[in-house]
Amino acid sequence: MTTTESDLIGRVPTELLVAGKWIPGSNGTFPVHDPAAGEALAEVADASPADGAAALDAAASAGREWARTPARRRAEILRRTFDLVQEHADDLALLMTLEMGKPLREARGEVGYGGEFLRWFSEEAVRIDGRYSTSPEGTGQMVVTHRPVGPSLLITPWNFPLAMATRKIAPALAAGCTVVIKPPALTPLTTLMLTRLLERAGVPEGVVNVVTTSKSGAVCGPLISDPRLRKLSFTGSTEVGVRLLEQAAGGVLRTSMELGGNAPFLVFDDADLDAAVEGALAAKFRNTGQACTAANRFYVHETVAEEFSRRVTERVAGMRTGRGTEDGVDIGPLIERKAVDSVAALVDDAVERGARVRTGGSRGEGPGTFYLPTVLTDVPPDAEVMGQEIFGPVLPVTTFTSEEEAIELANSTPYGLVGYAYTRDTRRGQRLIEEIETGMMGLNVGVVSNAAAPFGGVKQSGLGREGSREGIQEYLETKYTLMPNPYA
Ligand SMILES: NC(=O)c1ccc[n+]([C@@H]2O[C@H](COP(=O)([O-])OP(=O)(O)OC[C@H]3O[C@@H](n4cnc5c(N)ncnc54)[C@H](O)[C@@H]3O)[C@@H](O)[C@H]2O)c1
Ligand SMILES: O=CCCC(=O)O
Repeated sequence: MTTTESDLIGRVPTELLVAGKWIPGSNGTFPVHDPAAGEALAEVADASPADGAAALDAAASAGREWARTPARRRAEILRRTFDLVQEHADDLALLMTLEMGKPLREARGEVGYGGEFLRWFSEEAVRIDGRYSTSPEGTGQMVVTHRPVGPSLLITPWNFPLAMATRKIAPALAAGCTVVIKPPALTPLTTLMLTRLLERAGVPEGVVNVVTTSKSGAVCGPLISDPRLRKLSFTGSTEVGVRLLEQAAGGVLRTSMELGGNAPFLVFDDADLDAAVEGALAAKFRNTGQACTAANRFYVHETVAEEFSRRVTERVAGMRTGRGTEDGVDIGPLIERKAVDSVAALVDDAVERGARVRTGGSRGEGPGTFYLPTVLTDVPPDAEVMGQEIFGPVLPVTTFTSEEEAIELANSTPYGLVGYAYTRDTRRGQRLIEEIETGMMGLNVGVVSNAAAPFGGVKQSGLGREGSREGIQEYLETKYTLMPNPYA
C-alpha cells in the first residue's frame, strides 16, 4: 500500500454504527483484503446477533420520528449526502478499487452512478402523493395515502460497493423508513465511509445503522424473524435470495429481491457491427465481468459470427490486466480465489466440449486473483458457461440462424434480468422487446443502468424494482380510508 492508500484506509470508520454511536463489534474484528495484492487492508468490527438486535432496536425507536420528519428535510439530507459524495469522489473511488479491485476509472464511474441515487431520491422524497375521490355510488369519500413501510433490513453484495448501498438507502430514507444495512464482508469499507457522509449530512441517530459481520446468516436470521422489521431488501445471488424469501415468509415481510442474471446478447445479421462490438465489450467487461447485468451468452447470426468474433478478439487481446490503481488497466482482479476457480472451471468445461479459445483462457500471474480476459467461440449450447452466471471476464460466442431461434435461446434460462440485442430493424427490435423474458433490455446499447430507470428482473432474477419512480414505492404502503360523503 502507498502512503495515500494507507492514509485513506486510516480515515475509514471500522466500527458498527448503532443508534448514532460507533461501537466495536462483540465478536472482535475480521479482515478485509485487497484482491489485487492478496494483502489485508483493514480490520472491521464483527457484529454478533446481539449487535444486530441493538441496530434493529435503534431503527425501530427512530422510526416514528423519521416518518414524521417533513419530506423536504429528508430530501435535503439526501441532497447534502450527494454533495458530500461528490466532494469525496476520489476517496470513495480509491476505496472501492482497493477493497473490490475494479479499475479506478470504473470506480469513478460508480461514484457518479451510485451518487445519482441520492440526488434522484432527494427529488422523489417530496413527490410522495395520494388521491381523494368520491366513491362511484356517491355515498363515500375515498382517501388514498402512502405511508413508510417501517424499519428495513438492507443486504448488499460486494460487486458495486457504493451503488448497491445508495440504491437502497436513498429510497428508504426518502420514503421515511429507518434502516439497518448489512454490507458484504468482502467489501464493507465503502458502506462505512458512505455512512459517515450520511452522518455528516445530518441523518438523525438511529435512522441509518450499519452492521458489518463475518456471519451474515446468524446476524440477519433473527432480524428477519423479528416482528418489528417490516421490510427486507436484498441484492445478491438467487441462491441466497431464495433462502431469505423463505425466512421472510414467516413474518409476511415486504421484500425486494435483486438477484442473479444470465444475460443474452444477440447480434443479428443487419446489426451495425462496430456498435455491436463496442456494446459487447461494455456489457461483458464492465467490472471485470462481475455484474448481474453482464452479458453472459453471446448469440450471433451465423453469417456475421466470424467477423464479430474476430473484431471482439482483437480488442480483448489488447486489454490490460492488473491492479486497478495502475494507469491503463482495463481488467482488475476477481474478488477472491474461489471466483477464479469457478471461472477457470467454466472455461475448461467449454473447451472439453469443443469450444475454441480465441484469446485468454487462463489465470493471471501474481499474488492477486486474476483471470485473463477471454473469448471463446464454437461454444456448444449445453456448455456450463452458457447456463450459469459466469461473473468473470469470459465472452462465449455461439451462433443462430433465425430470429425465432435467437429468441428461444435467449429465453432458455430460469433468469430474466436484462437482455441485449443489436439490429438495425426497428420492427424486429420491437418484437424482441415483447418476446424476450427480462425486466430490462438494451436495444443497440451495452449498459442500461441509470438511477432514473426501474432496475430489476423477472423469473429467478428477482422481485421489485430499484431506482426511478418505482424505487420509492418499494418502501411505501398504500393506505385507503373511506369517509361518508358529507353532502349525501
Ligand atoms: N439484480 C441485481 O441488481 C444484482 C446486483 C448486484 C449483484 N447481484 C447478484 O449478486 C451475486 C453476487 O453477489 P454476492 O456474491 O455478494 O452474493 P451473495 O448472495 O453471496 O451475497 C449477497 C449478500 O448477502 C449476504 N448473505 C449471504 N448469505 C446470507 C444469509 N444466509 N443471510 C443473510 N445475508 C446473507 C452476503 O454477506 C452479502 O452481503 C450475483 O449473483 C449477482 O448477479 C444482483
Ligand atoms: O451487478 C449488478 C448491478 C449493476 C448495475 O447496477 O449496473
